[in-house]
Parts: sequence; structure tokens; C-alpha cells
Amino acid sequence: MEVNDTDVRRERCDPDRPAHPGVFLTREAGKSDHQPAGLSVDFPVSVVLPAGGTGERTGLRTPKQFCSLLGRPLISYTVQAFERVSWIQSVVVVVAEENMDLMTDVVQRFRHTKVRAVPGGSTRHRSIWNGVLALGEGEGEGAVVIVHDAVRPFVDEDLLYKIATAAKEHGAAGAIRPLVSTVIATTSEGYLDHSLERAKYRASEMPQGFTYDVISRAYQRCSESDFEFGTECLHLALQYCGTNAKLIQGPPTLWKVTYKRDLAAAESIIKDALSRSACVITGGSASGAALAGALREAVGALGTELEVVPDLRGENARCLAKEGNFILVSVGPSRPSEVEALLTELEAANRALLHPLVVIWVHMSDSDELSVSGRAAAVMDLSSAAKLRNILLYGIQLHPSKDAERWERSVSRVAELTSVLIRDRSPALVGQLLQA
Ligand SMILES: Nc1ccn([C@@H]2O[C@H](COP(=O)(O)OP(=O)(O)OP(=O)(O)O)[C@@H](O)[C@H]2O)c(=O)n1
Ligand SMILES: O=C(CO)[C@H](O)[C@H](O)COP(=O)(O)O
Repeated sequence: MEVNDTDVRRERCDPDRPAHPGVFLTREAGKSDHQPAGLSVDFPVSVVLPAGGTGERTGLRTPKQFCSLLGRPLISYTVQAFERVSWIQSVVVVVAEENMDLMTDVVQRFRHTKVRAVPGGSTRHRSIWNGVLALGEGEGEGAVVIVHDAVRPFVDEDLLYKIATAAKEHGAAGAIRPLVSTVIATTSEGYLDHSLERAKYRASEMPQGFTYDVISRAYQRCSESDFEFGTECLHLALQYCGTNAKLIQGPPTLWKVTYKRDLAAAESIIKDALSRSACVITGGSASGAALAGALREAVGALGTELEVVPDLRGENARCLAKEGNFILVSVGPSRPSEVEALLTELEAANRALLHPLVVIWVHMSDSDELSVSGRAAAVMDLSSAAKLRNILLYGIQLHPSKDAERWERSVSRVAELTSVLIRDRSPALVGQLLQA
């Protein structure tokens, strides 16, 4: 993945770089692009997201929670994962004093609605305790508090529900995963002292849930040494409240972004999720529909499901709300106005707030009033305007052929290019007219 390059990663992580350049990145407050799972709880649930660390282990200047993944800081993805859950009432994000403005900016730019930022402490435990204190007894009484590292962006509603309900019942609950490696103890001279029986142990992950009473009592009673060196909230609940946490096996996606490579891995997971489906707009012509049909099979085989519609009018407008990737098929003379119209519709539908949209203009014509260089210039010009709307515009020129074999080859090249563009969202190819 190209983001392994240090300079590129530094550039992507620069919080001063505008993550989204346009003013068109809007989304109705409180709404999200995820389907609710239909779960509900009959007690208040609040969340504390510790985000006050410096991310030393990444080796980057920017704390990892503010590093940008596809133009959006990691913390915004984590916040969104909680905000989209209807039964979660409020999210307290704990950030270092010097990053308060940055966090306020993230909240405003990405229209987060349930979030409040409070100052962090010198260790993770101190930050979490600040977050719990910020919830306050009034908000917290009879409530469950979910604690989740801000740098674990992939958490789903189903697990949050299991953690919240188990915490309500048992006082504390936490997610676990099987150990990948065996845990060993070493002597001070660097020799093996003993090893633990791997099958008996689990890795403790996040999220964790507590009744407000348990988590606040645990922090009130714990020692300075716990605050300074402790790594486990469930341990504090056991030691200071006698509460044995219920443990729940979570999915592998719970991992914590710790090293620089984890940022690239997280971006890759986000890209995968965004490339699962796309909408092909054929313009209503028979040859456009034939190409779309062939593409649907070929692109489907590469992992992206295509929905084919003649236009985005009436019922078909649902694609505007549903999809993040669009393939516009033009047959005959180039009409940049068709692309402009699609960009305007996407902007009006407010679909580019949280992720950049991909639009691929597939142009199929031999004879055209525009020369190849004229078409390439048109794609480049349109792409600059699209970028301001957080839309990545790419062009593909398809040369039709009456020879069945050549036609099939061209279609499979369009399918491959389409898949790569949707999957990789390469900034370097934005505005290019690729040949199929
Ligand atoms: N004083 C601190 C230290 C950590 N955290 C948060 O705790 C979570 C998990 O900690 P970790 O992965 O260790 O983050 P860092 O401490 O930032 O990383 P490092 O140890 O590499 O510096 C992160 O969301 C981090 O921001 C916090 O809120 N306050
Ligand atoms: O897994 C966890 C709790 O059980 C924490 O995420 C973990 O302890 C954080 O530790 P560190 O700050 O050292 O990465």
C-alpha cells in the first residue's frame, strides 16, 4: 500500500491539512449512513473515549487519533461508531488540553451531535477517570458507562449491546480475544522464567462496560500506582469493588491502532467497506445497458456489487442515498454537462460528508466532436470542481468494437479499472482519462 511511505504518511497525518476542502460536506444532524440494528436498552448508556495519548509508538508527530484516514481523523470514525447507536445517549471524548481546539473542529466539521470533549490526564487511567467525572452522578446514576479506546474504530452495535447489558447485570463486562502468541515471563537477565498455558488466557480488549457506581468507586479507591501504571479497568473493578467482570468474545476487528502500520491497515478496512457496492447509471441507451450488464458480472466477480439504473429520477434516487460509488456511462458525443449534473445531485444529497465519493465517467464512443485530448482536459477540469465537493472523479475511455473478442477484452479492462478505482480511491489518478 502506497501509504507506507513515511513522507506520505506524515502528510496524511498533518492535522493542519484540510481533511475536506469544501463546504458541501453536509449530513443531516444525528443521521448516519449505517442501518440501525434495532436493539434497545431500558437504562441510560454513556460512553467515555480516552483520546488523550500522544501515540508515541507510531513514531509520528500527530497523535494517532487525529491521523487522517481518507480525509477524516481516526477519532471521527470511532465517534461515529457510537453516535450511530440510537440507545447511546452521550459520548465524552477525553483529549489532551493542547488538542481541545482540534477536537472541537472535528466535532463541527463532521457534524457529531452526541459528543462533548473534556481535558485528559497524564495516563490512560487518569484520562478515563476525567471522562467518568465529566459524566457526573446526575447523568450517570443507574447508568452504564462504556469505556472504549478512541483508537479502536471498528466496533459494532451488536457487541456494544452485549457489553452494555452484561455490565448492567454483572457490574462490569469486557471484550476478549484469543491470544495470538504465548505469554512468557522473563528473568532480569533476559532468560525464560516461565510460560503461561495459552489456552487458559485471553487478550483483554475494548469495549468495556461498567455500572456508573462500579467504575466511579473503583477510581475513587484505586492507588496512585494504579493510576500511573495500570492498564486494565476490569482489574480495578475486581480489586476495589469485588466485581468479577463478565467476559464476552469480540470479533477480530476490535484491535487497537498502536503502530504506524495499523493506520494503513485501518484505512484498508475502511476502503474495503466503501467498495462493496456501486451504482451504474446507463443514461437509458441500449448500448449503455449492455455495457452495464457486462460490467455487473465482471465487477461483481471482483467483489463489488453493481446496481444498474437508467437515471437517478423517481424510485432510482434511492441510489443517491445508498451508494458511495457511481459509474456514469456515456454513449455517443461527450457531454460534460451529464457529469456536472450528477455532481450537483450528489452534492444536493449530502453524501460526501463522511467519506469521499467516487464517480467514474465511462465514455463509449468512436466519433466525437471532442478530440481525445479535449476529453482528457474536460475530465481534468470537472475533477477539480468535484474535488471541492469531496468527490473523486475518474474517466475511462472505452473503444467499442464489433469484434466480439476485442469487445470482451475492453469490457474486462473497464471492469478491472473500475474495481481498482473504487477500491483504491487513488488521489494520483483523479482527473485522468484512462484507456480501456
Ligand atoms: N494519557 C493518556 C494516554 C492514553 N490515552 C488514550 O488511551 C487509548 C489507548 O492507549 P494507547 O494505545 O497506549 O495510546 P497512546 O498512549 O497514545 O500510545 P503510546 O503508548 O504509543 O504513546 C488511546 O486512545 C489514547 O489516546 C489517554 O486518553 N490519555
Ligand atoms: O487493552 C486494554 C485494556 O484492557 C487497553 O486498551 C490497553 O491496556 C491500553 O494499553 P496501552 O496503553 O499500553 O496500549
